[in-house]
Amino acid sequence: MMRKSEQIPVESQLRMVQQFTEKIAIDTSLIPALWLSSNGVEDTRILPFTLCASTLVQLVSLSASSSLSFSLNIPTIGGEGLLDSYVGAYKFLFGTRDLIQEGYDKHYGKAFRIPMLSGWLVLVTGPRMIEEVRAASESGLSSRAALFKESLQTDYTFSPEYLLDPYHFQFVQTSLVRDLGVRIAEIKDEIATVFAELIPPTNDWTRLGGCLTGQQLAFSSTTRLLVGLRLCRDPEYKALNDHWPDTLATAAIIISQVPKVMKPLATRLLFFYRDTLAEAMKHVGPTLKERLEKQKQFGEEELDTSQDDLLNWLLEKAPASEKSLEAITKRLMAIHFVAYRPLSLAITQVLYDLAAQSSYIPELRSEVEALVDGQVITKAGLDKMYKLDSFVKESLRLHGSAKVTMSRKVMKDFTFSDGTTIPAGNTLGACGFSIHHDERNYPNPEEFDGFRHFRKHEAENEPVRYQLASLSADYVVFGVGRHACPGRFLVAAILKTMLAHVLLTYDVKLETEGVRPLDEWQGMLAAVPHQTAGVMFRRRGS
Ligand code: HEM
Repeated sequence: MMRKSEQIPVESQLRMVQQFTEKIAIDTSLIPALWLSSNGVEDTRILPFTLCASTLVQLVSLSASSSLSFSLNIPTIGGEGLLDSYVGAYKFLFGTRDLIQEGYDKHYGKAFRIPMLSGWLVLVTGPRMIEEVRAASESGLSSRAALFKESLQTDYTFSPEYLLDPYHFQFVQTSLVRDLGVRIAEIKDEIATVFAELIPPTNDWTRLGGCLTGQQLAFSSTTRLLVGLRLCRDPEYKALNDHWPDTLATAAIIISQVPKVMKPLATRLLFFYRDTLAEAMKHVGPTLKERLEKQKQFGEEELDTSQDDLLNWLLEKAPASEKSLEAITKRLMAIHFVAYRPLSLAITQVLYDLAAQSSYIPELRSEVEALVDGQVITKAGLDKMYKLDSFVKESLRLHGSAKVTMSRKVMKDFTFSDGTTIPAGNTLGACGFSIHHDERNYPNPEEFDGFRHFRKHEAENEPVRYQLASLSADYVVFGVGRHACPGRFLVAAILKTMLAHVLLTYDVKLETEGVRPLDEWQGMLAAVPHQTAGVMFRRRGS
C-alpha cells in the first residue's frame, strides 16, 4: 500500500483525495474549529457546531482543496507521499512549531511548503521575500481576500460591499490615529476604572486572572473609543463580544463548506450567528437612535462631534443602502472582531512579563514618573516612553505572533525575484514565530531583553524606527505592507497607558515566584497566553 502511494505522483494522489473530499462536501478550513473549541471562550450555542466541525475533521482527515493541483517546484516539509503528507498535516495541526521551524531553518531565504489538511501552505522566508510580499499589489497578493473574504466569508457573514467599500477600516486608519492625542484620557479612564473595580482598596495582594483582566481591559478601552461610554461599561455587551469572535469564525467555517449557490441560505439558517447579530443590534440600537435624535437637533447634516467615535463615523460615511441598524451594527462588529481578541491576548502577555521581569520595574517606573504630569498621561509623554515601548515590543516579539503571519491569497500567478512562482489560488504566508526567534534578527533570541529595541534606537539615533508600531521584515506582529494592522498605534497607546498606570499605582508580582506562565499553543494559530494563570497586584505604598 505504502509502495503504491509512493509511486503515484503527488498531484494525482491529491486529485483523488480532492474528488473524495468534494463528494463528502467537507474541507479542512475546519481546522480553526479545533482552535475555537479550545480557546476558553465557550458559548453553549455554538459549541455543538464547533465540536461537530472538530470531530468531522478528525473523521474525515482525507481532505484536500483545489489549491493542491499546482506544479510543485517548491521544497516540501513533512513528506512528499500522500501518507507522509497526512502525517505531516496532523503533526502540523496538533503539534508544534517544529514543521515550520524545520522548513525555515532548511530553506532560509527561499520558499517551502507544508502539508495542511486543506492543501499546501506556502511559506516564504528571509527579508528579500518578505519585502517582495510587502511591495506586492493587492491585486497580486491579497491580504483582504485571505483574511476576510475567505477566512470570514465576508460576502455572506457581512455583505459583498464589506470589502468593496471598507469605510469602517478607514475609521481606524484615519480618525482613530489622528485623534489619539485627545483620546488618551478616555483610555486611561477606562483602564483605571477596570483596575479600581478589580483590586479592592486594601493593603493586601490581590490576584487577578491574567486572561480575564486582559479581556476586560481590551474590551473597555477599545469599546469606549468605538461606541462610547455606555456600551463600554455594559457587561452584557461585553459578554456578547466575548463570544463574537468564535461565533463569526464558526459561522464562516460552516459557510465555507457549502456550495456557492447555497451560501446565502446557509447563512440565514445559522441561528446562532443570526441571534448574536440580533443581540448586537439590540445593544447598539438605543445609542444609534440617540445619535440620530441629536443629529436632528444639530441639523440634518450635523452629528454631535463631541462623539468622534466609530458609530458617528459609520452614520456619516454609510451609503444610503447601508443606513440601517443592521448594516451599521455589522460594520461595528467587524471592527470589534479585529480589535478585541488580539488586544486582550497582548495585554495578558504584557502583564505576565511585567510580573516576571520585575527587575525592569524601577527603571520603567522612573521613566514613566518623569513623563507624566501628576497622574495625567498624555500622548506626548507616551511617545517619549521609549523604554516602556521597548519592553512591550519585546513581550510581543516573544509571545505575540502566530506561527504563520502575513497571509496572502495569490490572485494571479506570482513570481518572486529568485524565480519561485506561486500559482493563483494558493495561499502564502510568513513564519512569524521563527522570524522573531531568529538569531540573525535578535541575538540571544530566547532571552527576554526588555531594552533591546531601546538600545538599538539609542545606538542608531532612530527613535521611531525601533518603536512597537513601526513595521519591518524582522518584526511582523502587525503584518507588513499597505494592509498591515492600522490599529497598531492604538494598541501601542493602550498597552503603554495600561503599563504606565500599573507602574504608577501598583506593585506587581508573579503568582508563583520565578515561574512565568507558559504560552499555550493552539493549532496553527498564535501562542496564546496561559489561560488560567494570575498576576498579583498591591497598591503602592501599602
Ligand atoms: C495586539 C493587538 C493586535 C494585533 C497583534 C493585530 C494584528 C493584525 C494583523 C497581523 C493584521 C493583518 C496584517 C497583514 O496581513 O499584513 C491586522 C489587520 C487589521 N487590524 Fe489589527 N491587530 C491588533 C489590534 C487591532 C486593533 C485594536 C484594531 C482596531 C481598533 C485593529 C484593526 C485592524 C484592521 C482594521 C485590520 C485590517 C487592515 C486592512 O485589511 O487594511 N487591530 N491586525
